Amino acid sequence: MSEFILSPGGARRVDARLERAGLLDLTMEEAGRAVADAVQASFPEGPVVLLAGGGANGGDALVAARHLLALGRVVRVLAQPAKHPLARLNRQRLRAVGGETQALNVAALRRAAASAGVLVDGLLGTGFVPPLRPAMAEVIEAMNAAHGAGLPVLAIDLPSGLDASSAERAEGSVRADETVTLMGFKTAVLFGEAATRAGRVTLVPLRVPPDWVREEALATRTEDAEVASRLPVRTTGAHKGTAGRVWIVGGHPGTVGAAALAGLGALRAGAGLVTVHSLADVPLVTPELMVQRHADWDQTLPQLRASGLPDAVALGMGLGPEAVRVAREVLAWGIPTVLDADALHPELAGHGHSECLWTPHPGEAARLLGTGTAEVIRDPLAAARRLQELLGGTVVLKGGPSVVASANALSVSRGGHPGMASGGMGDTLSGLLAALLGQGLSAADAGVAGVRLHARAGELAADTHGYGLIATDVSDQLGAAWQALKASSGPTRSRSGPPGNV
Ligand SMILES: NC(=O)C1=CN([C@@H]2O[C@H](COP(=O)(O)OP(=O)(O)OC[C@H]3O[C@@H](n4cnc5c(N)ncnc54)[C@H](OP(=O)(O)O)[C@@H]3O)[C@@H](O)[C@H]2O)[C@@H](O)CC1
Ligand SMILES: Nc1ncnc2c1ncn2[C@@H]1O[C@H](COP(=O)(O)OP(=O)(O)O)[C@@H](O)[C@H]1O
Repeated sequence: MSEFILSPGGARRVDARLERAGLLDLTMEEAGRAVADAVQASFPEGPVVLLAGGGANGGDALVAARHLLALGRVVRVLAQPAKHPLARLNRQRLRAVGGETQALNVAALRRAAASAGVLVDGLLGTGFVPPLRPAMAEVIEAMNAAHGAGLPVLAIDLPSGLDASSAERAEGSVRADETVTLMGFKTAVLFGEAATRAGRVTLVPLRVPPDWVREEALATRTEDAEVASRLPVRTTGAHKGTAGRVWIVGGHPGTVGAAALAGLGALRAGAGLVTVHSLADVPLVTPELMVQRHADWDQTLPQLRASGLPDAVALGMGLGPEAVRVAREVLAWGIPTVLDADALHPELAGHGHSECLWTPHPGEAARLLGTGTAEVIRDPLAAARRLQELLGGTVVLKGGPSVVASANALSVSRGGHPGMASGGMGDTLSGLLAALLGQGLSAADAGVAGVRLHARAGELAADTHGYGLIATDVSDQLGAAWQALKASSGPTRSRSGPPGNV
């Protein structure tokens, strides 16, 4: 089953449907119980101080308080006046089992925090409309001071003060060690600086009709078992000619390593025959890689075409100033093509085809869209969708996590590791994507499967190398990552946080 990413508006519409069906109360009960279980599992010691806002996020906290009492925990609830009917109802229910609520203010919070084992943030969820009002900002400042002094914080749905739909860090938002996000991930807990406020993120999907959530989802996160089902399968009679012939077109004096890394990535992702075509002297990183140095592209490209085209090509990695001209020509060949680095240029919009895979990082995405990098980073889902509309085919907007946009689907990758923030990682990805195209995958499937394969290999390599990870370590782990994905069955973990990614 896939996991979903919801916008605040989408979450509200699912809420409204649940309410019409008379189910919202049961859903809040499930959410609050899951929060209580998470508190019990992660922070089993000391009194639990729950901060409840007036909306449904506060309602979740009040339900959690009741369950924590039932688990035998000492519970203190500091609450704002309940506005949401289910917040009022759950306040009564808490009282009915002996739970007390106190008015929320900074002084009460400081007193409660002094003897607490954990703070639970149920102040603001998807209903938060920035900017923070001053009274709430003071409460959050006091929470963050307690957190800074060593008190752990668990946030319900998302840390209060984050705009659910933005990856931008909101100064003045809650700093959490753990976030229990409900029904679907929110952009803020997955991406960018905002996600650093969320700590380890656990998704509680909630038992609601999956179609209701799917219909509202901005994007999906594919399970490893589904990714594995998209990977190519060979017959015993496979030979190098059937396992995909891949060309890497790249390298320029000073950036020749990029093409070599892509070649290695393609080999390690199973391509049968890989040739690097370059105007520069590309280092022979492994003898299995074929390297052809050419004098100029004008004569070479027609000759290459006449010699018989490969199954797939990756171009642009370190290719230099001639990249756009070369890319135009190669795109006219009409074969599955990965376009990376120097080949990611707005002039190429309209020259692609359905089996193109474009792989910009946020800086390249901004150049393609004619916007700023900050805008891309703020909303990677929207940026990936716009890029796909501009370029066609499939777009991989790289990052931790990456977003894959094709004509009919938007998906967010899982996993990866911050150690992957090192030069050459994207070149490895380009080669591996070309290898998957060369083995017959569509650009859309290669995007989803390749990005996960790359991330999984990064996780495995990080076990040994941590932040010292380099691109060749990732190539070396592609085989093991492939095996691990193939071996995966059933749902994968949704827990996340340092040192790896969600
Ligand atoms: N289907 C689902 O996804 C499910 C969702 N569920 C839960 O519902 C949550 C959404 O609940 P929601 O819609 O009631 O809004 P919520 O986040 O509590 O915020 C409203 C409160 O915030 C306040 N407030 C707003 N802006 C403010 C500001 N700038 N500065 C200060 N205050 C501000 C606003 O104050 P008011 O404007 O009313 O004075 C009001 O009190 C969601 O995150 C999840 O936890 C679960 O129960 C299970 C099913
Ligand atoms: N923090 C991170 N978590 C997960 N993956 C990451 C992280 N940082 C970088 N990556 C991955 O590493 C690759 C970097 O690509 P890119 O910036 O194009 O590198 P280069 O141009 O040096 O080859 C992308 O696939 C990206 O998803």
